Amino acid sequence: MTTPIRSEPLYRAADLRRIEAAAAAQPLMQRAGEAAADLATSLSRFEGGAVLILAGPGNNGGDAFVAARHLRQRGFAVSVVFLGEISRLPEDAAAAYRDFDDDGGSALEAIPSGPRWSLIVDGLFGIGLQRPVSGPFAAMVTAANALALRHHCPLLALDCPSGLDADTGRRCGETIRASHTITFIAGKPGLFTGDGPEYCGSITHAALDLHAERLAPPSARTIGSDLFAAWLRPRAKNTHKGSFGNAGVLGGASSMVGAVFLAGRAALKLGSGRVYLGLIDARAPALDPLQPELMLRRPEALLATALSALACGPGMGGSDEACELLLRACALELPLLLDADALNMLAREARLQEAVRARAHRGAVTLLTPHPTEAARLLAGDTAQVQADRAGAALELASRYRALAVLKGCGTIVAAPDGRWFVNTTGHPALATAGTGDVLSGMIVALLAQGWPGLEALLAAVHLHGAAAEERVASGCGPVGLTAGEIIDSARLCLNHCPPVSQPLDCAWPLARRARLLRSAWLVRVARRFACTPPCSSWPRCSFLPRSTRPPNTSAPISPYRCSSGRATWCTW
Ligand SMILES: NC(=O)C1=CN([C@@H]2O[C@H](COP(=O)(O)OP(=O)(O)OC[C@H]3O[C@@H](n4cnc5c(N)ncnc54)[C@H](OP(=O)(O)O)[C@@H]3O)[C@@H](O)[C@H]2O)[C@@H](O)CC1
Ligand SMILES: Nc1ncnc2c1ncn2[C@@H]1O[C@H](COP(=O)(O)OP(=O)(O)O)[C@@H](O)[C@H]1O
Ligand SMILES: [K+]
Repeated sequence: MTTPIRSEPLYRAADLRRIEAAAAAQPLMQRAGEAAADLATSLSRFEGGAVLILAGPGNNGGDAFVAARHLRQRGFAVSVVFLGEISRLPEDAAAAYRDFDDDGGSALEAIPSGPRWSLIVDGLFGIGLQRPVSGPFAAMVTAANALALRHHCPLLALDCPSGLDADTGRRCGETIRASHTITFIAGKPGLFTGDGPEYCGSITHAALDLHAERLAPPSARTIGSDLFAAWLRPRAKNTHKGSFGNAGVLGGASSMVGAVFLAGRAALKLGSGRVYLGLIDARAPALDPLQPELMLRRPEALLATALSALACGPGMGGSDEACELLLRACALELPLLLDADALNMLAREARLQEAVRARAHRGAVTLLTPHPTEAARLLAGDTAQVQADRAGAALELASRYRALAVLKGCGTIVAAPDGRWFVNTTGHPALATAGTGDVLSGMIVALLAQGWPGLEALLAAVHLHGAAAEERVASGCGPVGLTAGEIIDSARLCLNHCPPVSQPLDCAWPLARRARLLRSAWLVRVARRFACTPPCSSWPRCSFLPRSTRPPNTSAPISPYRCSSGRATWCTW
């Protein structure tokens, strides 16, 4: 089980341009090309093999020329195909071409047919892609994809696969299907959502000796467990079931009762003290025989129960009765999650929309968890529009309904009404099966019931839900035929194995590393004190734990440390 621990900054192209301007004096293209050549060297199947490099008309092409020069110098048989006019290359790329040319390299106009490629490098377009890839560029992309398949060789994309919109993850015409992507300076959202994960392959980050966050605030972040680890508190000893909240799930119209059971079971196994289900179907069973801990009630009785958080929507149907129940649920002051049919009713009923917005005025937390088609209904658009800009759609939902919003699917987006947004990097297409969304709802409401704030509950549940699917697939259960119910136990496992306190902030690393070199335990403690978010009040008494206490779900070198307050920090250094 390897889940991303650290949240990473993501930058849209416009925000990256700010970094570019701030670091204009630094030889970034040289660094990018060299980093690409290093990765290319390790990927090439044969030392000194034939490498095909496609260079485009902008600075992505410049990176390609730098990489080509390095690879030639390392003895590879490099063929560079350049589409465009050398005289129109931007300044840095023109200089990169001249260096390549001076070094004896030459640019071709077409892909040579002879060699058996050991690696193909895509340097056609990066973050400057302006319009759909077409014409000769599209032909080049198609040829590169076909050659990589025919020659069974890796296809390395520079910065992002050409044809992929790095901001949104939307394909824009013919697109390079990379086996590997080396992305420069910082991650881009489009690599992790929509079509991005399919077209990027394995992603490597080359920071080019820059600390992006010191130069410009990120557009978004990936979800890492550090974003919610402060809420992963060890259970205090003197507690009881009442300490962990009462979660409610409302739904289960005729023939859709299973959705509520799935959500309820997930809520139970993610730690809710008690779980109550309100089933709309009058003939619904009075007991879940596989999970007798669940308490089944009529919907009216559920709404009269002292709940800590409520999820509405799984299998709820769209009847008048369901709509009235939803209105009553909106009047409750507890954290309210709307999913599935509750979202469809919200999309069509103005009264519900008013009721949801009124919740924000009262300070009551509302969470919406649509899949793209539900999001399209809520935004009165179509699914393709939502998928074309997933982050934009999630942010629009959050702002329009003044609620926390999750846009599900490959690279789930979590958006807050204040404009913050996050991209999930866990998950698996094995999740594309009925009921997995119900399980996610159950996980979220469980964390809400235990007192987690709305945003952290969403981030954790989305992250753990994806990690659970990965764990199931890794253990041989799927991808084909994984069922929603099978995710629940793995989600519980992932939650219980999550490191409990934030990872250190980047700014603390240099100090911590220096302190370790100086073998100064005191300085190490000071460094870690500032690495701890939020800082721990008892830091002077903090002491180290032996290395054997390394948490089981980490692969990086770990230096575990626990402070006397019981919180633990896991430092990878
Ligand atoms: N940010 C940094 O600090 C660093 C950036 N670096 C690198 O620079 C890359 C960004 O470079 P960039 O801005 O020059 O854009 P890029 O992706 O090469 O494309 C623009 C060119 O393509 C053209 N064009 C666009 N779409 C087209 C289409 N569909 N079909 C045909 N043509 C099309 C467009 O032409 P125009 O639209 O002007 O007609 C223009 O000529 C970045 O991804 C990274 O690799 C690194 O060196 C490290 C430091
Ligand atoms: N290809 C995929 N990659 C990653 N996650 C996926 C993929 N397909 C579906 N999921 C996840 O599975 C869940 C499906 O939810 P939903 O569509 O509401 O299902 P249901 O309504 O049947 O319960 C979401 O959490 C979604 O993010
Ligand atoms: K590229």
